[in-house]
Amino acid sequence: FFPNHLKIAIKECLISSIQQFTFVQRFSDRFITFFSPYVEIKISQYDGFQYNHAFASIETYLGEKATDKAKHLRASQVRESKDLVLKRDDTRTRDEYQGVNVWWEIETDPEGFRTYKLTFHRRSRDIVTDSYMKYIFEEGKLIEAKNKKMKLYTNNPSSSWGPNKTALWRCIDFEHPASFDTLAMDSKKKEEILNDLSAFSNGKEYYKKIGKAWKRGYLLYGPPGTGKSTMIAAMANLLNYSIYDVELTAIKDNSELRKLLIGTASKSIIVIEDIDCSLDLTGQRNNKKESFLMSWKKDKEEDNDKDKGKEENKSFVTLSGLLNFIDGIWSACGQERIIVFTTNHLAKLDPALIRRGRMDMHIELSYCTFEAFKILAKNYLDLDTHPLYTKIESLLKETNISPADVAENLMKKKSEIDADGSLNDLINALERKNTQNATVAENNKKLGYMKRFNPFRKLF
Ligand SMILES: Nc1ncnc2c1ncn2[C@@H]1O[C@H](COP(=O)(O)OP(=O)(O)OP(=O)(O)O)[C@@H](O)[C@H]1O
Ligand SMILES: [Mg+2]
Repeated sequence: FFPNHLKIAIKECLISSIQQFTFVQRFSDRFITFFSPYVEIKISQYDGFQYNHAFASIETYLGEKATDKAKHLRASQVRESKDLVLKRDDTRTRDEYQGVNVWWEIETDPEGFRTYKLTFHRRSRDIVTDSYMKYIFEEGKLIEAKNKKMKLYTNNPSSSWGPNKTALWRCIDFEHPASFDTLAMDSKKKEEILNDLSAFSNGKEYYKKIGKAWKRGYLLYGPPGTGKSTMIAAMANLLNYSIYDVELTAIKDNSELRKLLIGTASKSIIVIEDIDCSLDLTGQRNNKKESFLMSWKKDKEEDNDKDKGKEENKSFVTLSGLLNFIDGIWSACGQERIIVFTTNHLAKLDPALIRRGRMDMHIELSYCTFEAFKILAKNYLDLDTHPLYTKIESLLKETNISPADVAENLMKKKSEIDADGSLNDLINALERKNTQNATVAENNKKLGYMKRFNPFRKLF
């Protein structure tokens, strides 16, 4: 419709007007900023990749102190607490300090990281930068120390991270009664662990001197119900550290694992439970077999769709990603961190994962010994000794029973503690287990014999 040269002229005209508009807008922004009587200070959640503690102090201060000034409050009741907890639910809050008005605003960037923006009048610049900021940080720290509660964090599925969505970690208050006193295990081993933990937590100068990042890895292994998870809780209670319980299967790849690591605070225990079953850490896909089996099914198309879905949700965290997580360069950001792995099958783990230096201490939690039983009996029945102890001691020597099973038998079933009844329950359980084990051993023996003397065994 238009001749070509006219089209080009219109296009150029449009481009130049857009450029002029951008220029004018940029100029007007600067003009407004230059003449604006207000000053802005921004404090972001992360300084580079390091968590910004000033941000945390501001958040605590605004959360606690400024609730009376906020218009929108969110009320919640924390377990074990009679009072309602009020929190700010505004993105913008006014605060007043020595007659000066300031405004706090929170912004979230597309990555999901937050920044506090503080706005105040130019004439109050000195008072704000010299004393108000200092006041906020100190108040924030005081409130934090007063309310210091251990937290239990777990990672949100990475598909839900992002702006206006969830953060990397979600947390609840950590209230677990476990302690090393009530943990039933060999007393020598317990003391060794306690010494190791206290040396670690007081080792700031030592780690600096030897040029090592201030972190330590523990590998807890043993059969189910022997106290691995309980020991982690006891460690957190002893050191007053928060726990980050990492769910590896909810993490898409190594870079997301790194993001999570950077998002953890100091003075914390990072836990990966059942490391042998969490992931196929070879990082290799093994879909051929799956699709072959699928082809036997009738409604092929539907299954293929399902398979695609599975593929999208699959985690590609690899062994090398996990090794980097433990002792790569990134693991040194932040301080005073403990990494704990737990497993039921030590032999299944890749030796690279658990070599000394990565997992500094290997702790075996084994079946209940007589010494461990005595601790449990003291906890549950308040007993130091009892005539049935000799029988229990000899039964425990020949029976593999987990402390969890022993504890189950000692637990109060009536309104008052009945030591005799509980101990007899335990003896019955031990004897039952003994006969079961004997039958299993007998059957295995028979099976072995049959295998050895089976004339057809070479055919298979
Ligand atoms: N060594 C122990 N001392 C005291 N209590 C124990 C001990 N082991 C187990 N228990 C009791 O048994 C319960 C289960 O133990 P826990 O969850 O710690 O076992 P686990 O080793 O983590 O098992 P899993 O391998 O199945 O995760 C705990 O609630 C605790 O009360
Ligand atoms: Mg456990």
